[in-house]
Amino acid sequence: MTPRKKLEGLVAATVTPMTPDGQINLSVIHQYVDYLVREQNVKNVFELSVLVVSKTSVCGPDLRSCVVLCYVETVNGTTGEGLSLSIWERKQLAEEWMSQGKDKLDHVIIHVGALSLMESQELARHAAAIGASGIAVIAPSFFKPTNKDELLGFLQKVASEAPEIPFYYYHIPTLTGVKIRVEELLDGIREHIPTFQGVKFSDTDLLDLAQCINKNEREQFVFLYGVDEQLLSALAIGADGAVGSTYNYLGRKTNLMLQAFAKPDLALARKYQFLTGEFLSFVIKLGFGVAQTKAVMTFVSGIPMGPPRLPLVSASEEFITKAKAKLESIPWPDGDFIPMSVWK
Ligand SMILES: CC(=O)N[C@H](C=O)[C@@H](O)[C@H](O)[C@H](O)CO
Ligand SMILES: CC(=O)C(=O)O
Repeated sequence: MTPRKKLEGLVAATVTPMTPDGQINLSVIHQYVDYLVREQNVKNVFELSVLVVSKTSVCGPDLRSCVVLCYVETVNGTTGEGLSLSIWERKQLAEEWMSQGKDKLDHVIIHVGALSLMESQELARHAAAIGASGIAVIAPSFFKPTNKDELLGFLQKVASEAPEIPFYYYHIPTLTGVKIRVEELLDGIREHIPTFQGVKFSDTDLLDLAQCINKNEREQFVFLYGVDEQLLSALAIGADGAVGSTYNYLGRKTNLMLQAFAKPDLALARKYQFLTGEFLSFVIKLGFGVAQTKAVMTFVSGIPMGPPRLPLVSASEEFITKAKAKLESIPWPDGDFIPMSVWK
């Protein structure tokens, strides 16, 4: 990785490319990296860039380091079907993202959460050994932690296996069923997890997020929001950036929203949010999840992302036709449509 910059801006939650018969397909990851960097164009767009607004208080004298937005990936997360992959597959994917992203991506965060603590620890050691810029962990979700101390106990045992790299808690209560408030979890967390760096916050409870930001200013934690359709609201209360599935193909447009927000031109920022929301609310009505994200990313990028793994099943042809027509019809304020399949 290039020298570490503070993690902020947009993070694409990567899908895991698969072959038609359902094996992980490492061979297209180099194209995927290039597509994200070149076509979603984050580095270029963001030389001038954003989110200074939320971070001026922690930028210190070196404001410049805060105005460069980086492009980063989370590998093996929700969108990457991480929990549906074997440990061996997760390691292969992490290694391929690291080697293809070297010199091109600023951060690669590896999600290492698992139901088995030992597997999670093994993945954490592996991520550290291959030079990941950080690890993220979701709450275990079959046997669930029922209170802060149980959750913290699990996270601490994973984080301590990678003591040299930043640790992020990945809060996604709708999928894990673990609803422990992040505000509560963060209270005193550095005493248990010295590498604790921030939260990927994938929930609509903006009161919880706001209190996290409000109470942790001194700690300089990073808060990345994960409900793409309402990112602007999270930015307004001080989120540093976002991690999400849609930044795979709406990265460029969402960056324009971030720029508008930073300017600030809230009317313009809202236009972008309303339009990404229009697309998402359209596809959500049709049924939208990781399988559909893989299909959208395939028709937008031209890179075959393949089917999802059971229990998920491929998006229908009807979904693909309708989603493509919708995406093509959106009147973005910058006048450009989303280029489809420009990348081969
Ligand atoms: C549940 C889920 O997968 N959430 C993703 C990240 O956390 C989001 O990026 C969503 O895919 C996105 O907001 C669309 O609803
Ligand atoms: C959304 C997200 O953070 C993930 O797929 O990992």
